Amino acid sequence: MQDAYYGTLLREYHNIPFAKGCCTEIGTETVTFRLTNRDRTPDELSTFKILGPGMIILKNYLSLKDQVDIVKLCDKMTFGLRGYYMYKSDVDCRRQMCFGRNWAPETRYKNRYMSNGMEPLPIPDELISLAEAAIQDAQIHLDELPSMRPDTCLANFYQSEGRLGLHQDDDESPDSLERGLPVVSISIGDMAEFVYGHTPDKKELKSVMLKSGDVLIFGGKSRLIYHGVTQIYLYTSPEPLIEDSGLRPGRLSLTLRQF
Ligand SMILES: O=C(O)CCC(=O)C(=O)O
Ligand SMILES: [Fe+2]
Repeated sequence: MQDAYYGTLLREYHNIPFAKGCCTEIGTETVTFRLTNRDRTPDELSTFKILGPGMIILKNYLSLKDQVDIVKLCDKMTFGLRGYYMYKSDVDCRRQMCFGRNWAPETRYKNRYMSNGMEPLPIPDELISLAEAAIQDAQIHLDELPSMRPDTCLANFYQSEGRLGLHQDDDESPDSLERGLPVVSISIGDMAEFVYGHTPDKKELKSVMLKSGDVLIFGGKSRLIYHGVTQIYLYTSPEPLIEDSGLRPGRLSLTLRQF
């Protein structure tokens, strides 16, 4: 059993440290939200940029309402032993929470949380449909991008010093990796620099800024790209997001995959 620290992302609790092994029960109330990205007003139109074969960024894909709803939805899951946690050994200042399957650096995919043996909650349906809709929209521009239905979602919360070292996402099943089933990464909150490349050679890495509401997808020939998060730009969250969601300073990313 390893110590883990649990806590909420909401600012009203900012002064309350993430508690060690806090065991408040998860509320039964659920937050439901309807995706609004289909009926945007013209000035909120999403744009896209192809970053490589099977790799695309959908800029401003999520409406403000969707971003607020996702923060609240995730935070509902926070008051309990399945909430955001940080291993004592974590030097990257990240907190994480999983839906569907648990993934941790020490255990890779496991059905249960290593710290307390609990099973992760299922991925909320809204997040599954959001990932599927984003892939469908990306496929209009990238014909080599396969479809996927996520069964695992890793939520990472990066604080000011939050980082994620260069790595490949290669713990999914051989079938999923061989088929190049895409990873869908949703960014909410402060802006981040995301680096990526087809080799781990630091000189060859490219970088892209991930802003609140952006969705990054990498599948097909880019499924095994090396990638990482080098910097969080604190206090760059859209002001209305902070006001409406109460998100504390930092960046929430949700990464959805099919095992
Ligand atoms: O935070 C991100 O955008 C990347 C997350 C990531 O690479 C991962 O969870 O494997
Ligand atoms: Fe990754």
